[in-house]
Order: sequence, then structure tokens, then C-alpha cells
Amino acid sequence: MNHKRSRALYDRALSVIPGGVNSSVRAIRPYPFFIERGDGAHVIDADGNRYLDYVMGYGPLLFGHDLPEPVRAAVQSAASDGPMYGAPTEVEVDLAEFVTRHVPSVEMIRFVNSGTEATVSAVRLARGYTGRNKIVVMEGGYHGAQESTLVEGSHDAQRPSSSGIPQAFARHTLPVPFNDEEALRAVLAEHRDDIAAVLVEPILGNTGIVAPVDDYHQTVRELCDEIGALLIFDEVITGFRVGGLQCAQGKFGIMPDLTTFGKIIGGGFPVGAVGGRTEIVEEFTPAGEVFQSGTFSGHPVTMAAGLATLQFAAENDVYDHVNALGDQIRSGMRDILADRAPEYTVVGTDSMFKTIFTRADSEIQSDDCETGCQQDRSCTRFSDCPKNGSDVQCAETDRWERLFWPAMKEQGIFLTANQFESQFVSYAHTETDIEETLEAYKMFFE
Ligand SMILES: Cc1ncc(COP(=O)(O)O)c(C=O)c1O
Ligand SMILES: N[C@H](C=O)CCC(=O)O
Repeated sequence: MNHKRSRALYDRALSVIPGGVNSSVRAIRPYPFFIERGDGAHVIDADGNRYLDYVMGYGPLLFGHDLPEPVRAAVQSAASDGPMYGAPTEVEVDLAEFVTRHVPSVEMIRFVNSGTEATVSAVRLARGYTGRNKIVVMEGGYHGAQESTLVEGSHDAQRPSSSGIPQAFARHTLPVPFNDEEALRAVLAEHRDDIAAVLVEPILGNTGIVAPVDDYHQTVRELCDEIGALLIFDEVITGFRVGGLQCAQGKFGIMPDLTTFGKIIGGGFPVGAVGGRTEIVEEFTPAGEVFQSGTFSGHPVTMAAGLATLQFAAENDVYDHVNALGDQIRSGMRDILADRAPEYTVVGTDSMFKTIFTRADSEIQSDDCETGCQQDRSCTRFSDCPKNGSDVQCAETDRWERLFWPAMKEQGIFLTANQFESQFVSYAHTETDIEETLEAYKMFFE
């Protein structure tokens, strides 16, 4: 494939944009290809190369790159009315009503502009509401580029995971392993009077894809209640993807106190949101005392896109389609790996999928499945399911980035270049697209 133009654009970008990209994950080695436009399930780069896309904007693009007609019309109409006003509009209320009607735990919602802003606001709200300082997060979880959660290490040896964050901030963040009830129980007992919230992705979506073991979230819910801490579900990825319009909380039957949203809820435009019980969400200013604000929040074009997207998903076979293709790609990949690379693991659920390049000597290999995880039940090698971030981090990251990703790209398949980021099928993908992808996958492993 020729990448002359992308290469030249990257050289230009490097001198005016740090690292040549506006989000770190896009800095693909040796250089990213620059996208010119989307077309259904495909993207076309600046040199005219066409790729079948499973990155899907890192999650927001439920329909792929062509908006269904009602969504396109809603966006165009909102944009042509004037971009934004700094005053409320009806469509914000419409979208808030839609979300509160469908998502079990959400009675009230505040819209912001990114998933990061949503988790920042949710953490502040939890601290303000409870009058406590500490939050518990999951090792390998990700909640955006925010000070309170860019923390690594264990709960008693935590440190900021980025330069520029004071050690003092990390002191208030307690990471525990996902799916480990005992570890959580111990940390909650030790800090019980100062824990404002447990913040958890219902399915880890940024460190491979790790599903909760049976009843894990139920236990987390009960433990939070015991000490008066809030349970915050970060549904920035899973929201309106896993479990359809009820989100992952509907699928798992859990009522968190707060939920953060992003990605799909804005129909492909910049968005975030914090929803939950009225008595908590009403603590946001101006109704309450927890400051929250934003020039672009509830942006009319985003709100129109989000509402039309969710309405279209409610009225059409969108979730049936993407989930069926998710099953097709996961089971096809499992079949290919079974006799070619049985040490590798296919993970995911609904329309999310990923292959974890687990090492052959990984401790998580075992003959009998004991994880009880809620991974896609068609998994034939259940024993291999990763249970937490550490299980995934022992993957052959280098093999993914240096061999697998470029090989798939050369065959016209655009996957996430990072071993740990989720991949998605969209409403624009077809069974034929999946078959083509599986052929490319098979060629690599052969
Ligand atoms: C679970 C989760 N929370 C929060 C974020 C932050 O969202 P954003 O990138 O829109 O700030 C992301 C992804 O970026 C995410 O995957
Ligand atoms: N891990 C992020 C979201 O899921 C990737 C998107 C980004 O930060 O650019």
C-alpha cells in the first residue's frame, strides 16, 4: 500500500502538534495513516487506501460512517439553525427524557463534552454528596485523562501514572484488582469512613475486554451499601452498546448510584454525561453545591445527533444486527485459533471483540474453567478468560503492534493498534465483511 501522503501529513503534523496527533492512542508506529473520509463500515485514507474499520472512532460510531437518514437530517437541521447558544434548548430535555426512560438507574442526567469530563464530574459529585475523599478504582480500568484516576500500583502503593499529577492526588485513589471480592472487601473495610465511591467499568474495555465474574457487581453493590459509598458505573464504552438501550447495568441487573456516559450517547459528536438518582445528581450546581459547568455542554448538534441515534436504535434492528455480527466474528476467530494459536484468547460480548495475545506460559491457562466469568457464553475455551487487568497485561503486546496489526492493515483491515483497546462491529458491517476479516485473520495465523 502506498502511504506517501499520510507520511507527508504526519511530518507536517509533527512540527505543529505534539507527537503529530491529538490523542495519544492514534500515534501508530511508524506513522499513522490519515483518514480522508468514511464510507459505511470502511475508511479511506489520504492515499486512497480503503480499510474495513473496527476501530469505529474508539466506540461512538454505532452505525459506522454513514449516518442513517433521520440522524443525518437531525444533525443538518440543528447545525443550520446555528451551532450553539449558551442557553437551553428543547432537544437537551428530549435526550435527557429518552435516557431516563431507558436506563434503569438514571432519573436525572447532566450532559458534558467528553467521557473524561463525565468521570471528573462524577467523582467530584460523589465526594461532594458523601463528604468523603477516597475513590476505589480497578487496576487496568480507564476513566479518561483525569487526575483522580490516572493512578497505578496497588491500593497501598499507588502513584500517578502520568507526569504532572501530584503524588498527593494519588493518595485518594485506591486501585484494586477487578473481579477480586476479597481485595475490595479489605480496602473498603480499611478506609470505610472515607470512601466516597467505587468507580468501575462494568466490563473493562481499555485493558483487553474483561467481563465480570458471576455476581461480582452484585457484591460490589452490596459492599458499597454497607459503608455508605456510591457505586459509579463508567459506561462510556458500554453505554448504549452492551445490553442495548438499557446499557450494561440492564444486562447485569445492577442499579449503580451514578453512571457516566460518552461515545454513543452523542451520536459521533463530542459528548459525556453523568446520570443517576435525583437526590445525588441534584447536588450539581445550580440546584446543589457541587460546581459543574461548560460552555459547550448540551451542545444542540450533539444532542440532536444523540437523540436521533438512540431513537433509530430503538426503532430498528440495530442491536440484533451488531450483536449477531459480534457473535460471528468471535466464534470465527475462536475456530481459527483452536488449532493454530490455542494459547490466544478471544474476548468480548455484544458488538465488542478482541483477541488477547496471552503468553503460552501464562498463569491463566488451565484445563478447567473456574472463572465463572460472564464472557460471551459461546466461548469454548472458557478457562482462558482473563479475570483482571494483570491477566491481560501479560499479553504479547509487541507481537500485536509489530506483526499482527500491520499485517491486518496490509490486508485492508483497520484494528486498534494498541493490544488493549476494544474493537467494535457496527450496523454498517455485513456478514461478508466478517468473512473477509476472518480470512485475513486466518492468513496471519497460518
Ligand atoms: C471507560 C471510559 N471512560 C472514560 C473515557 C474517557 O472518554 P473521552 O475519551 O471521551 O474523554 C473512556 C475513553 O476514552 C473510556 O473508555
Ligand atoms: N481508550 C480511549 C477510549 O476508549 C481511546 C480513545 C482516545 O483516548 O483517543
